[in-house]
Amino acid sequence: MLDIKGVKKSYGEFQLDCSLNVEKGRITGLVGENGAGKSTVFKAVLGLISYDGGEIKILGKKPQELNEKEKEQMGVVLAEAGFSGYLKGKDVKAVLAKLYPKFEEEKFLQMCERYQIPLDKFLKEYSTGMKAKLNLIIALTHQADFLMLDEPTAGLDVGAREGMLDILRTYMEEEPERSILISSHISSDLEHLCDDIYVIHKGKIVLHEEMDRILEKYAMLKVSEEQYQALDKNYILKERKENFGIACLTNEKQYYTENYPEIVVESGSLDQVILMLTGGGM
Ligand SMILES: Nc1ncnc2c1ncn2[C@@H]1O[C@H](COP(=O)(O)OP(=O)(O)OP(=O)(O)O)[C@@H](O)[C@H]1O
Repeated sequence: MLDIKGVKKSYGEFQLDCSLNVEKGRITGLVGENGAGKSTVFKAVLGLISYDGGEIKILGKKPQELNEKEKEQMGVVLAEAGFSGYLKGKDVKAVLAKLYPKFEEEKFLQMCERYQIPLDKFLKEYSTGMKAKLNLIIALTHQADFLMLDEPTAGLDVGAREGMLDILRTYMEEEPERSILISSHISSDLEHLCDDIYVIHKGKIVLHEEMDRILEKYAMLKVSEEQYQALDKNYILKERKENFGIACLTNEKQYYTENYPEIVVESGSLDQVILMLTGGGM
């Protein structure tokens, strides 16, 4: 669906170098701290910024070679984009109907009602949550089969975030061929949604893994200095000094539970994995 190979972009000190793949039928998450480079990746894919090297292919073509019909297959939510605040919800509907030949007016109205989007209010009077939901509804109501969502849950409270993740799960269940690329700096949003995870840190992809594999195979080993010396470090990805001794991140939990029954092994959450990979090590 989307293939990004070694795409490079420099902004002074910041240097992006990103390879990433979104497969059909899967939800791919891009997670990283503020300023890690998530929006830069989205902007490069959408042709909103130039890049210094590498290659991007959408549906096997360079973005500039996509025809109108192919572009319509994409639904986009960008962190900084949106309609003018002086439009009302119902004006947005009219614009979308003109913009997208496949605009699904009935579905748009149903979703606005279900998610309490006031069509008679000016967008500048919408809450952050309302704006975020409207942006997602827009992306979902023109029969797109590939969604690119940059921080769609930004500024939402926990309830609203859950609601939005539910909308995305339903979207995927409706058609097996659909795909989503979604970014967030909140790993718990992606942990329960994505099939594939990419972690970006200071412009570089520091981890690509299937979400199930992270939950099944990644773990934190909590060892004393002595245990650490005796430990087989072949499957240790990163170590960090702690009060109790040393915390070690592994991607082969079973190997250590079987071979070192005396060691404390804590199942890894995505948050822990990210913290270990992007925080200071030993
Ligand atoms: N137009 C620009 N000019 C200069 N620097 C920029 C520009 N756009 C982005 N940057 C820098 O590039 C880096 C990555 O920014 P980017 O917006 O991609 O991060 P992000 O991961 O999306 O962060 P956030 O979660 O805060 O949205 C940052 O250091 C940012 O300051």
